[in-house]
Order: sequence, then structure tokens, then C-alpha cells
Amino acid sequence: MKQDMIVILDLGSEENARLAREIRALGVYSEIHPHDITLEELKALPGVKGVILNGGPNRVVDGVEIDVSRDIYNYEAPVLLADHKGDKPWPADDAERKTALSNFVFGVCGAEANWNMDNFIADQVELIRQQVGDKKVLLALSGGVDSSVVAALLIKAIGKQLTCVHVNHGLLRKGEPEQVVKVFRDEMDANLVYVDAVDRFLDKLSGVADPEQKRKLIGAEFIRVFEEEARKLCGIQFLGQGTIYPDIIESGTKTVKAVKSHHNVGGLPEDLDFALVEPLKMLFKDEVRACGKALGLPDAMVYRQPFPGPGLGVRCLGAITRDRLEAVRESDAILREEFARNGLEGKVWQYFTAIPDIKSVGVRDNRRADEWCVIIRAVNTVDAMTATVENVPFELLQHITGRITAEVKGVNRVLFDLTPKPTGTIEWE
Ligand SMILES: Nc1ncnc2c1ncn2[C@@H]1O[C@H](COP(=O)(O)OP(=O)(O)OP(=O)(O)O)[C@@H](O)[C@H]1O
Repeated sequence: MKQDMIVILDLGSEENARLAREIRALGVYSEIHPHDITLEELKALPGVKGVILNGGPNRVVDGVEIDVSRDIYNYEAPVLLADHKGDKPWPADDAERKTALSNFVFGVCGAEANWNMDNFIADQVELIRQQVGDKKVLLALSGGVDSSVVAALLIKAIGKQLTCVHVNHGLLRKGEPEQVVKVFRDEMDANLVYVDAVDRFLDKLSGVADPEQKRKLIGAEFIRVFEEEARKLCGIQFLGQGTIYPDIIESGTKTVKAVKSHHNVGGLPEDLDFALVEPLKMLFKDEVRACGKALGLPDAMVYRQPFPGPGLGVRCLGAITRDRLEAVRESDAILREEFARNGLEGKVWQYFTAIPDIKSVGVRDNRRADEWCVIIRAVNTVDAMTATVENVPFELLQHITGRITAEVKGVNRVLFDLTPKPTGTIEWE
């Protein structure tokens, strides 16, 4: 293994993730594990140079104070107990904290600052090969950041032992399915199964106006299509997943209750019993992007803005029709193109268009024309809990309006959403 590691054992601290990030910021890789890890499991982790038992306010679970197994206190590498009421709480002051951490990581443990993406990738390639051997892995590849980076990593590690399945459900943004094929099949020479399921999804969604029902239908149909493809392939034993560290935090740990459950490609029938390969599960989102970049994925994929699972389906408000869905896709493409051209790409957190299921009267070619309106939304947020509206230059909005009303069929008006969150949400649906 190329990297040294400091293991954080979760004894109920609320700051495990912060601590891991601080250690990584010192250039040393760090992972968080549950308090009930066994000594054997700890010994099996690669490159461990030290262990921090990170106690905190959640140390008492159901009335009982949790602890690690006794033999971990006598582990071969240095073990530090940091407890909110115990002997070595972390200093509150940032500089003091950094000094205390550096002393432990470098002084006491003798770790080297060798955490970087090239070493991470080299280590993961080795670990994936160990885990998978000569078996086959299946991966649902959406073209989103997480599954794309997993795909690139698995291709590097096991090449054609990986099969990727990309489902075009008709709700992706303009050019995205083509990009998945170009990057993974043409450039990385992956085994890629491209499933054109557009009709199937749109038929299922026909007449369905309730957003929650749309989401459910799309999710259930996706599992069905993926299952069918999985059954066609023989001898698959592993399922690759783009689980990342925030997914695990949100699913709850042994000391913290779940914020929301995370399932990725959950919902597959039990007889499709795959073991999971999740090489990104200890990475934060910015690190996943850095990993993707180091693996040679294009910026458009690595820096893709957040996109809801049901895709454009939720931005085509009310019951989806093919023509209005196409208008959402085309107007979204124009907005993205203009934002990129005018230096807003990468600056604005999320921007997109939505089309409600209403028409209003307008004039086209000197005739009355009942057409839709496109709503532009462009917002910034730190944590998605609140959001502010981007101050898009008025001239640019006018230019985009001109392009959308001229180029997108069936649209005679463009509106700009001025509402922060709250009271609006980020998405329209
Ligand atoms: N159209 C699709 N084709 C193939 N796989 C898909 C598709 N949509 C979703 N998936 C799979 O389901 C997972 C969860 O999808 P979701 O839309 O919630 O994205 P995510 O968790 O942000 O991940 P990603 O960044 O990979 O899209 C994806 O990582 C991918 O494995």
C-alpha cells in the first residue's frame, strides 16, 4: 500500500467527519470505522499508523457507555483517546487543533504525508483486484459524478471484468447518454450495455401528474430494467456502487440516527445476491471529483451540477408529454450553453429550466399562438437547506429569452424565478 492511514473509531463524536477531513488536510489518509470493529478487522486495514478513539456526546447509547474492545487499546500502533469528558479533548481553536493533530499524526505515529489521488487510486486498484479476483462486476452507470468515477476506477482495476449498464430513460439532459457511450465505450474501451428504454418509461409515465408518483414509477421501472439486464449477463458476483462518504453519514452510524436512508441501486430481488464493491465510500464529494479528474474523465462529467434522480421528469411539471419534455431538454441545453459562455458555469451552484403544464396566448408569425412558458432557475447554496438566487445580468437573461423563444418549439415566454429557499425549494416539481 502506498498510503499511511490514521483510523478514527467512532465513540459517539459528532465530529468524526471533520476530524477525518482535518487529518486528510495534513496530507494523511484517514478513515472512520465503528467502535465495535474487532482487532482482526483493524489489523486487516492497510497502512494503519495510528488510531484515534473519538468520543463525544453520543457515547452513551441506550443508557450504556460504549467502548472499543479492550485489545484495541494495546494495538501495535499508537492509540489516542479523545473524549469530550475524558483526558484529551480536541482544542476548539483551529490553530491549536492543527498543532495537536500534527503532533499525534506525525510526531507520535510517524505517519508520512503521502495521501494524494495518485496513491489513492493505486491503492484502490490493488484492493479492488484483491476483492474481485477473476470474477465479474456489474455497475449501473448513470453518467453522474459518482457512478462515472467508480466506472473509471473499476475499468482501470479490472478492465473487461466490468460490465456497465446505462439506462436511457428519456429523462436525461441533452447529450448525456451520448457522452456516456463516447467516454466509456469509445475512449475507455469498457464493456457497456446501453439500454434504450425511452418508450418504456414515457409510456409508464403517461398521464401521471403527481410528482411523488412520478418519482416512484421512475425508480421502480429503473430497478426492473436493470434487473432484466443483470439476468441476461451470466456469472456476475459483484455489484459496483457509487456510494460516497456523505451517503454513509446520511444513512446514520451506530451512534447517530439516520438523516435519510440511502439505497443507491437498492430494491433488486434477493436472488440477485451480489457482494458490493464501493471504492469511493470513504471519499467526500470534492475528493470524488479530484479522483475522477486524475482518472482522466472530462470536466463536463466531473464538475456536473447536481441533477435529481428522476432527471428532467420532475422539471416537466404535471403529466409528462414528449413534446413538452423535449422543450425542457432543449431550453436546459441553451441555458447551460449560455451560462458556460458567460462565465457562470462552475460559479452558480445549480441552474435549470422547468415548464409547467399551462399555455398562454402569444404572437408568432403575426398569429395568435398558445404556447408554454419556460421558467429559469439559478441558485446558490452551501448545504441545500437554504438557497439564494443568482444575480444573472439582465442582458444575458434577455439574450437567453431570445434564443429559447426562437429555438425551442412550443415556447412563447421565458420567466426568471426570483424566489429564494425558503419559501421556494431549489427544484420545481
Ligand atoms: N439512467 C441510469 N442508468 C444507469 N444507472 C443509473 C441511472 N440512474 C441512476 N443509476 C444508478 O443509480 C445510482 C443512484 O442514482 P442517483 O440518481 O440517486 O444518483 P447519485 O447517487 O447522485 O449518483 P450518480 O452521481 O452516479 O448519478 C447511480 O449511482 C447509478 O448507479
